[in-house]
Amino acid sequence: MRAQMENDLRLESSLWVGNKRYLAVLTGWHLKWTEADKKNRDKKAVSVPVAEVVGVEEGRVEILPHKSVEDTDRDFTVFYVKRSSSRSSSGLLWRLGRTQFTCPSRVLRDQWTRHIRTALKTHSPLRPHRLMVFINPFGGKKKGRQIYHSQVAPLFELAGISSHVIVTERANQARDHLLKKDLTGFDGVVCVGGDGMFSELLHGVIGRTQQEAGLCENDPAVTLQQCPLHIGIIPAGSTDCVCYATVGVIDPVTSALHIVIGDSQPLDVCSVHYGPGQVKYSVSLVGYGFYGDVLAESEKHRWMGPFRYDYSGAVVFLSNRSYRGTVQYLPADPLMSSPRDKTRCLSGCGVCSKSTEKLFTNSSDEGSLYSSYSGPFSNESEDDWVSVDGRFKCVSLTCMSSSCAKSPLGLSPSAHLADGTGDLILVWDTNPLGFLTYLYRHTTSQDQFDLPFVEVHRVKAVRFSLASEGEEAEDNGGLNIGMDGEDGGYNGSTSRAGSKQNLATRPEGQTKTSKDKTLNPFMCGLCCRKAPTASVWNCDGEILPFPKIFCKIHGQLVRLYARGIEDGASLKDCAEERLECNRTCSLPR
Ligand SMILES: Nc1ncnc2c1ncn2[C@@H]1O[C@H](COP(=O)(O)OP(=O)(O)OP(=O)(O)O)[C@@H](O)[C@H]1O
Repeated sequence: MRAQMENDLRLESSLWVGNKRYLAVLTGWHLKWTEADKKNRDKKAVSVPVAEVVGVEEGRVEILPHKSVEDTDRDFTVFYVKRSSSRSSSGLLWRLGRTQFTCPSRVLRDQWTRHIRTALKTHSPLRPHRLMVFINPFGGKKKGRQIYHSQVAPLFELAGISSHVIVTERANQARDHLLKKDLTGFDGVVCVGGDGMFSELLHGVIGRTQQEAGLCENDPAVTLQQCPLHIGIIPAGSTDCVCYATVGVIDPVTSALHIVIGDSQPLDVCSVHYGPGQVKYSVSLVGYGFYGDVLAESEKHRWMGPFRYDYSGAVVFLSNRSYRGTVQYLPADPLMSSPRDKTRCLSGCGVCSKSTEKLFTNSSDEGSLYSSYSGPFSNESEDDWVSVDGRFKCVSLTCMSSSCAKSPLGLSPSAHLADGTGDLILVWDTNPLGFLTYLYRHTTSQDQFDLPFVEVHRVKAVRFSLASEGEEAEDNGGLNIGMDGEDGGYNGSTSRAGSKQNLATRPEGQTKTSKDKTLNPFMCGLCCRKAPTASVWNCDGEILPFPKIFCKIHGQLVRLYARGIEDGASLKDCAEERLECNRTCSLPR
């Protein structure tokens, strides 16, 4: 069948590019052109996978920065994805490559354009035809509208995508629209904004899918239905963490090209159940303690713009708070991967594809991604849970590396986008210098988990509850002003208690009982107020004021128009435009 299609689409002829003659071949999967001059044949060869051809136009056409068309009889212009490295980030920038071909006759020109269009339809079936685009005019530097109209819309038009654009007038408009309005005929939804806008789309798309499937998303025992609508992100926010962690660069043109060619990246989502039967979804951070406090503090200083996060970070750091609570988690299969295995989830990641295989081949098996965990109220035995009691600077759960421009490797550098697990990071109470070291390591390539007061676990679910009032009071009574300690300030009297697994593996001397509690009053006196006993949860930038939560990871619940971070090391071949550059050009789809 594949060979038949190849034959049907195959086209080969001599074409001119500028004043040079080329031998051009379309094989269904690739469009290649090689300089006809024998001497240069190997040097001057370009191979573009059909999956990465953006469009073809009759005549001499230019799209970006401005559209211009010269309607000539024997010319056609091919637009395709071209890569270049980015100095500021880990991924590759995608640009619109463009080559103008001249044919010996109009008939041959029409044959070429027809064949290329047919190849696109046949070999790139996931390309969107109709998109709903939500622009937040107030996100980031307030340039959402300009970014969309000048950099994105021309690419959508070139690719024949019709888009229904909504410029939002209030928060949650995009989410409500997705939950209530008719979405028939749309292949995907796109946000032009930051992580907050992405979160609106995430909630809208997941909620709508569950509504239509008749499922109650507030019930933690329910296995949620995967969402058919793809989500695209055009970064125009302040941090754009989800875009950075899934594409590797913050660049509207790169993201638009991923959308145009219909890239598809599955993404795990964490449902956070809190309060009386409520649910929120997170992909990048569910954080208690430091990250919750920073968010709560930053909300008071919105007028500062993006700088509010740096300011609030400093204020919260100086207040040196920690919170007592109980964390329970359900460990993921340690044979699949580990948060400390120093791997990176790159495009075509083996761990994620193994999980996909598992998901689709034996979803009814006991050990499979979904069935192995179905909630706290069903098959899962309480014995499978690990329980940890103690005083924490922060408790964080993430479904991805959560890398961003400020932290290029992210909160958990080896986390995977689509393996059905999350990484739980516990930072125990420690002295300020120790905690500063932990925070600082996020901005470098040093291992932030290689600190005695930090532990990380790959998990499928997490529960958290506050310490009882009695325990908290006991804490406050046992105030201990120790600042010195091992490893750059780790205070050996930090409290840890109760983890059946962790206690087993922790070296002697670090295991503490609930009597060894510490409160570090460093700078607490700044405000001379009693330290609060509870923090709030930061759920992808939204405050959840309920300390008691239950989180469950849903493997591959949504799909993004992305393909994961491409390895910059493979760029060289492509930049040289050699025929053998298939490795980069034809990444698995
Ligand atoms: N028209 C609007 N007016 C006010 N708020 C809006 C509007 N449209 C969207 N919002 C809300 O603004 C919040 C922030 O938007 P967005 O995420 O786009 O930018 P950001 O906060 O600057 O970026 P980041 O989230 O990456 O830090 C979102 O939570 C969204 O709900």
